[in-house]
Amino acid sequence: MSDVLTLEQAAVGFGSRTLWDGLDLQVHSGELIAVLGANGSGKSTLLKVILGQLRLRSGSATFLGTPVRRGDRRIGYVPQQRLAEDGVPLRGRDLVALGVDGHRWGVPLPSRRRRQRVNQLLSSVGAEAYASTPVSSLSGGEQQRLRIAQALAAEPRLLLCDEPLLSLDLPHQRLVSDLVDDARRRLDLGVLFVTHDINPILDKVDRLLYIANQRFRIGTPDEVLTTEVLSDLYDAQVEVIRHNGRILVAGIPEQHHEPAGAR
Ligand SMILES: Nc1ncnc2c1ncn2[C@@H]1O[C@H](COP(=O)(O)OP(=O)(O)OP(=O)(O)O)[C@@H](O)[C@H]1O
Repeated sequence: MSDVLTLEQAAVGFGSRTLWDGLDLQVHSGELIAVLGANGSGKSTLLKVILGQLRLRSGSATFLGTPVRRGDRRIGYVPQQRLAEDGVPLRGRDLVALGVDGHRWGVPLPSRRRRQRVNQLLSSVGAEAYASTPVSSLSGGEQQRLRIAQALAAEPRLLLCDEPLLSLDLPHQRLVSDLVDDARRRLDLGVLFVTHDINPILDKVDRLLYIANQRFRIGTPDEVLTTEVLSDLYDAQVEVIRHNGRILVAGIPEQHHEPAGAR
């Protein structure tokens, strides 16, 4: 297994506030790592660092042997927010085509090859049926599928997903996580998957990074999602309960807003 991404002694913060420090993380090709933690613990910030949008305070972030940089098409990104507001005149296939074109704005006419590639991507996420529908009228799950197709368009080596399951119902959560899982197996992709709830992807996760209180733990779900580890991270009595193949976390302190591990 080769490393696609390496963070060494990485620290990040804003002003006098440190979000995390001393982070050592290797992401291997074909590996899916879930990123969990309280609101505001720095999960999205980690993705911004890897996307070259934010500088580390110290340490290094290396992608395929060179320092991370902005606009690297070998890193696919599925952002957190919903895709489009009403009135955005974009169809599903246009969105995927943007991923295919990348920075090559102003391509004169859609070539046959380009159209084939867009169709192939749409079909890989099962989105053919609404390829010509305005994106703004699609459901969250449908938009998320298109986002994944767009992120895979440049055949990335690393895929960053920022809460792709947010506000999706259970069947769509499963569908979207299956798509990501399928893509990483097919393309031998490394994946960082930010989520508040580990359960929809529990059977797919190789390791997880859990961030809380400016500290973190990395390991398999069995190693990290334990009463001992989370109580230590949160500096409070936190209970991890396993029931019917699901993981529930109780007792996360108030100031962390939401159950940060799994519900
Ligand atoms: N440019 C910025 N300047 C100052 N503070 C920032 C900036 N960007 C993010 N922050 C703060 O850093 C913290 C971490 O933000 P981040 O978005 O990484 O959290 P998160 O773990 O992804 O949270 P959530 O689960 O709520 O999405 C937050 O408190 C946020 O307000």
